[in-house]
Amino acid sequence: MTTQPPTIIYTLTDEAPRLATASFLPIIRSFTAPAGIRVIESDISLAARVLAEFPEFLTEAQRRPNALAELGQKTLQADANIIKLPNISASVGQLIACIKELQDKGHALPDYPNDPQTGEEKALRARYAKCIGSAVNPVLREGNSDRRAPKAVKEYARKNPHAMAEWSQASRSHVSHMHHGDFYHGEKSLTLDKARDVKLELITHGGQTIVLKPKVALLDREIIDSMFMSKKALLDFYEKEIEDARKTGVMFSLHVKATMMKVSHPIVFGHCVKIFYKDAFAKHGKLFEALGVNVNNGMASLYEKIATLPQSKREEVLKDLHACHEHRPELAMVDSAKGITNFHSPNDIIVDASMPAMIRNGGKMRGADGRLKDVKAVMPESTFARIYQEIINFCKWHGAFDPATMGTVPNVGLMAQQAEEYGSHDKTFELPQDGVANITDLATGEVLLSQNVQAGDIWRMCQVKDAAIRDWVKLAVTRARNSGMPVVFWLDAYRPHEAQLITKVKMYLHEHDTAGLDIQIMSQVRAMRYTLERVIRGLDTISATGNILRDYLTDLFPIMELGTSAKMLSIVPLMAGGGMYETGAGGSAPKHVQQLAEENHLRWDSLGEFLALAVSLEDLGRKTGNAKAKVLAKTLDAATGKLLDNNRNPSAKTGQLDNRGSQFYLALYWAQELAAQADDAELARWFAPLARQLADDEQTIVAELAAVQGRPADIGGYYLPDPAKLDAVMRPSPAFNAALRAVAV
Ligand SMILES: NC(=O)C1=CN([C@@H]2O[C@H](COP(=O)(O)OP(=O)(O)OC[C@H]3O[C@@H](n4cnc5c(N)ncnc54)[C@H](OP(=O)(O)O)[C@@H]3O)[C@@H](O)[C@H]2O)C=CC1
Ligand SMILES: O=C(O)CCC(=O)C(=O)O
Ligand SMILES: [Mg+2]
Repeated sequence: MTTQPPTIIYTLTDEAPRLATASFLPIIRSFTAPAGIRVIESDISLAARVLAEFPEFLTEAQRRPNALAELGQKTLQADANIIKLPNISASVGQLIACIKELQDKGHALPDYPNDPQTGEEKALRARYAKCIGSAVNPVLREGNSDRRAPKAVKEYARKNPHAMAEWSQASRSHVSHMHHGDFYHGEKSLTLDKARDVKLELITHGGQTIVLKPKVALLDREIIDSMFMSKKALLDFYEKEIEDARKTGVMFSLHVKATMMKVSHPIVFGHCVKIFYKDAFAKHGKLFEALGVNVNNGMASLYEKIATLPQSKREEVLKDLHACHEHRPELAMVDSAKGITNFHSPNDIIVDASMPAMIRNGGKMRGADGRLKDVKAVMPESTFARIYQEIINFCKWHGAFDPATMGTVPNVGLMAQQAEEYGSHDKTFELPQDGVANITDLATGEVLLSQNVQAGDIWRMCQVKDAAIRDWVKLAVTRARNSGMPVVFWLDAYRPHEAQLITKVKMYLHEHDTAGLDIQIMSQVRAMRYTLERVIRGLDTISATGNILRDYLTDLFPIMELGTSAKMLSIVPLMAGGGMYETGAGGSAPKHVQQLAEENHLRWDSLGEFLALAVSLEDLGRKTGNAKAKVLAKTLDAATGKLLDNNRNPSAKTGQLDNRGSQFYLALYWAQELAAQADDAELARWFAPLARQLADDEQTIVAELAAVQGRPADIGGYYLPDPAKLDAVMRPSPAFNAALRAVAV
């Protein structure tokens, strides 16, 4: 039997993290090879996922394995050690752009069928749908989530507090959410008494049975929910809130998470656009339909489709769209310089990142004139919107948070085994008719959960497996014990799903020694208030939350505390025993790619990658008995600390140190730490020449890295960059490359 060397799998993703990887991976390999550690790649980028889906359209050489499925399998093995960088959760617009780029590069992929008619087109669209939205994370996250600001990072932020805009008590910014007819309002939930196979069906008032999903296999003790968003209530809500913003003179802004709730939120988004431009849709609705306009994909889709119209018709439509603005409120902008509004694309305003940005800005967003203004932040679903109103209330009363003194709020999030919304994509439906939506036991015909619904309502089923909840509770207790911090479970007893969760949390807490630990359960609004009262006193509090709040809070608090979620440590202890180490808690920062393309400056901060690599090495060392890995982990942590102390983070400004320069300093400090340590003499001897060389060449390397900036850079593509061009752009220092080559094993 041959034993594999200890292996770390490093994902290749998209946009800024993909660029950073082109430079960082060769550095990593130079450091891990002497310890006998293999670092292999797994390409789960959007382009690779699209190519893997359509082998029959490609030449042999163009075909890709289904790396995501393989990696998903790996997460179920005890020796998994995966470093996962953020990837694009694609909107339809991004997917179409990716297909176009691949086609232009000679891949004979079929076009995306926007308006599928034939069976063949419908099948193609269903295959493409697999690549849309949050298609990667639910597959890989076979464990719950442990996200926190490492001590060194928190201390750095305290010493170097980022700017926070002031909050005024007179701020008129607020959150608006539905008070009835939303998912919260009509939710029903139960815990299964045994394993069951169920189907999802709509019994129409005309007596017809429409089977929406023929079979879902459920495990014993699983929690299942049935909930719906009433279309009528949603439209009334939008009408009222748009009018309220106009009358009271605040900007209107819509915040959804169309990536993670990839079926429901584009619909929720599209309704808002149609209500806002109601008059234009009333007049041109038929034309839009004929053109195949789908505003669930944003106004971008509408503008693109009407571009094909004769000029006079196009101008008439545009005039009518503009006319709507006269009796509508001002819209918040995503990019005021380019005239891109909040309605441009559902993925442009992603709640987890967009709401913290607004709160950091003193509750303001930019208007069409580029100025910061108060805003009505509309999040239709009340379930989680209320936490934002609570933090806004708090800021109005107490003023902005002070990063120099505030406490920290780590998160333990429930997400394993496609928990809650993660597993809902194939169980979410826009209902075609009025009727009764049932979750029915296939064997007995028993109706487990039932809802009265109307045509256009969005109905969905969510589920959480018992083992995932048990693991989540264990993780929360472990984190409480290791950190000494109190834990608050953010659970609302009035929400049926969470009432079921509370029962299980209480039950599973008994499995642990909780003596001396402070563990409480509070509704979200109370939990937010309690946590904030502590935060401003410099006290730390772990939030243990469901999947959505895991996402929301792990951008919200890091952005307040550290200025960005890029500096988070984000660990997924896989339930099968392995580990996945995510980098940061944010996304793939598309703006950063644009800056690189125009000015050859990459402001992406790889701190998240540095932190993830250290825990990955530490874990590998512990599990494989590789003592060198542990030394690498310890010295990498020390190097990261030094990087922070010496302020070698990338700057946002072209001409200053960027991602590549920051990675150089990491390599320098890491080599120096390795050369100086006494735990492993072999490693010390190995890295001493590199430490010397990099220190000697520091000025040359920094100058070589700076010299390329200020001019456009060509990486040969956006979704599928050319590897040679990418390498040339991201590794432009001959001196640095030569030093790394000299230590190649
Ligand atoms: N884990 C994952 O796979 C995740 C993927 N995503 C996906 O990423 C894409 C973009 O999402 P979006 O909501 O715009 O969020 P991003 O986090 O990509 O962007 C928000 C802003 O955060 C800052 N930022 C985030 N990470 C870094 C970093 N490492 N270094 C420096 N700055 C950083 C940037 O601010 P500035 O521009 O001011 O420098 C950026 O513009 C989407 O496709 C989304 O679905 C989103 C979240 C997680
Ligand atoms: O899966 C996604 O689309 C994004 C996930 C995300 O934002 C997060 O995990 O913080
Ligand atoms: Mg997030």
